[in-house]
Amino acid sequence: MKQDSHDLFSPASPARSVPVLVPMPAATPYSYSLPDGMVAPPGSVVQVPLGPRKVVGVVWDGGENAVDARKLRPVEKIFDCPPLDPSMRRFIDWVASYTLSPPGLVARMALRAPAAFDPEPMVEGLRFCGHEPDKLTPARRKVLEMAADGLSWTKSGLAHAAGVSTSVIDGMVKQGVFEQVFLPPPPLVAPPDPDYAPHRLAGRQMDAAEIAVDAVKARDFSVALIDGVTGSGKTEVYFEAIAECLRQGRQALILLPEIALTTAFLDRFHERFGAKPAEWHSDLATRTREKVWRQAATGEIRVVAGARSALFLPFENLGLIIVDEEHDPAFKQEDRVFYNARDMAVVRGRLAKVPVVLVSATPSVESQVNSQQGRYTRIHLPTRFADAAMPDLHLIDMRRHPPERGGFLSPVLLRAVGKTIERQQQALLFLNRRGYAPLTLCRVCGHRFQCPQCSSWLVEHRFRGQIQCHQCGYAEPTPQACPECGTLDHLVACGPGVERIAEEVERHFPDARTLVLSSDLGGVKRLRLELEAVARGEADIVIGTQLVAKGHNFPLMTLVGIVDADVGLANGDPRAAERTFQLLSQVTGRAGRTGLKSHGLLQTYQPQHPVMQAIVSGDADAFYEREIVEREKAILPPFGRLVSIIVSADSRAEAETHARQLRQAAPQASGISILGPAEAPLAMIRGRHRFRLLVHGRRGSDMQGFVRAMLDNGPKERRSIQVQVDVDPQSFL
Ligand SMILES: Nc1ncnc2c1ncn2[C@@H]1O[C@H](COP(=O)(O)OP(=O)(O)OP(=O)(O)O)[C@@H](O)[C@H]1O
Ligand SMILES: [Zn+2]
Repeated sequence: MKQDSHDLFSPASPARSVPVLVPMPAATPYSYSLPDGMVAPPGSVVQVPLGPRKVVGVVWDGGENAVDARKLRPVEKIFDCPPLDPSMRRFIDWVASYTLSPPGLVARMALRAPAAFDPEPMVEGLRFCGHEPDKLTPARRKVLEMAADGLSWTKSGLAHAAGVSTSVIDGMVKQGVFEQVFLPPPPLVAPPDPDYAPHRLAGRQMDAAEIAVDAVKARDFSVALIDGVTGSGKTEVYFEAIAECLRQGRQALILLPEIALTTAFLDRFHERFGAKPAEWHSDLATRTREKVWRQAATGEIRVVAGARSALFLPFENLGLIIVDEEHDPAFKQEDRVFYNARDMAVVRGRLAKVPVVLVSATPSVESQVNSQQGRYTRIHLPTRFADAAMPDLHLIDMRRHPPERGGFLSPVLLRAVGKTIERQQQALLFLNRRGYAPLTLCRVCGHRFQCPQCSSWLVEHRFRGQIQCHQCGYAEPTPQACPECGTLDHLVACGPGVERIAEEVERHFPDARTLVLSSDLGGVKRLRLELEAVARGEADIVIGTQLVAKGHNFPLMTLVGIVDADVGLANGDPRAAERTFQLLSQVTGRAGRTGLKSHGLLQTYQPQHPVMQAIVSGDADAFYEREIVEREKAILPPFGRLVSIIVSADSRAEAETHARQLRQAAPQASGISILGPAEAPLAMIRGRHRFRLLVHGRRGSDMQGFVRAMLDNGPKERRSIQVQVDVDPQSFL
């Protein structure tokens, strides 16, 4: 039978069956029978029984009537919502097969809006029925003037338009002036207008925008990489591509890391297009999420700005995907389905035949190579808008300019902070460590506080009076005495976190307004307000973790100090140099965006390190070149491929045995080898012991086939064993 046939209904035929993908870790769809008269083409969102529960699933392709329907439980209901289109279904299959995840779990990501499948209820409205009220007060007259055209209004909408209170309208309703009608619910956001307030693009920006706009005009799959320094106007350029997409009447998706914190981005979009985009992230209220899902599916929402999971929204008519800050590690999901939204965005674009635009001031090595090899079109913006200078960057050699005892800030950095605030400008001190101190130990016996369930130290959070595990969230009040030797008041904090830096700053600058920005010090609402306050200049010295690095515009910020530029270099991650380079470039890129002269100072014990040299010389190209050569030599991504397999269990022995047996089950394949099993660097998380296998292959190797065979031939996952497969891993812990 043809796959997309709508001709399933035929009363004479015997009972029919359909495959339904249910939101479960099952390898294939389950079969259900279709009650007489029910029509459920592939893509239909349905309710089916599953054990004792009712679940939402999607009718899948192929295999209609493949199973004797008489033995099957029936589909209970078809929801009145647009079906998932064929390209979305192929996308789900593709992601499942690439990430080696059950398709049902991928489908679940596309269906994560429980009540969105039924249409939104109609809202009550009023329509003038030609019947004038007895007494025509001035207020009533204003209402009649508005309503005389016979159109339908909501009560509050009419009151607002007529400039009267709703009680005036209530009175008129009682006299039978209006008849009751039902209206479709209003859209969540107004439609953006592509020509609302376009900016005049400058020189290079114009050429760049033309390439991006042409890609949209082609109405076909392509990938472009906008590679431009911080503040060069990359956002302005892709706004033009979005405008073109809107003119075509199609929908655009913008993926952003940390969208929840980027209100400034939403405002900027609003100024350009006269309306906000719909937001999509995990901090949305359930009702709002459901509306976004539904209105993306019906096409009412034209632009979604969202976190990585927005990639699984069922757009009605997608015309463009933007991935801003494409290098950002936050695009990688490391939970259940391990996927990189940047890479999967390219896949979705290919399947849906729409252009994809990747954007970054510090593109990933993967995307750099793809653009060098001509697979992606490179759109280059080498200078800041309006000739604003890039910050002047210098290293502080901490061996020559050490901080005073017990401190972490070099006198050189402190002097620069002092001068900055004297000029009434802002300084940002960046340290990617939450809390007060990353390690606490007993000065008498040397006891170190470790999480009882993880192999990680407990981090002191002085503000909350707790020591916390950053792996599992375990927390206890900061103890007074050492649990090992019992000595009182001899615990020492080792190393700095942002809270400790704030303490040091307050000691040196007691009159300055100091603000700590860290994700553990408040929810999204509070952080949004604080970021806005910083942008308005309401803080002199900001001490922040990486959440300040991303995309914010702080007009008065002219000094960025990196407290510990070496942090990220020491962790055995093949991307350590790249990551450090990206993060430090992003953070220092916060300085001087409005043309004020600005500085970046990086505290380091390794001033000769290639990453440090690349940053101060401003020669990003040389850095990438070198990094690409090294990757190629070591056959690391994108020149080789990696799959990480983590085997965890309640006991160390169980985990290790299972991992060894898995390795023995591996097929022979030329060009693919396995490292390990070895205890993972984080040997225990939440009481589970972890062993890691790393599968390494040359580019073009069938990694998925290899790993699938290994898992199929390997031991069953019994008892507490869990096997986690991470294709293209970002984390090596
Ligand atoms: N053509 C233009 N007309 C008016 N303002 C512009 C123009 N181009 C850029 N700007 C302004 O310059 C600033 C930097 O631009 P934008 O944020 O687009 O750069 P970006 O490259 O996306 O920066 P980042 O990588 O740091 O996020 C913004 O305040 C923006 O409004
Ligand atoms: Zn823990």
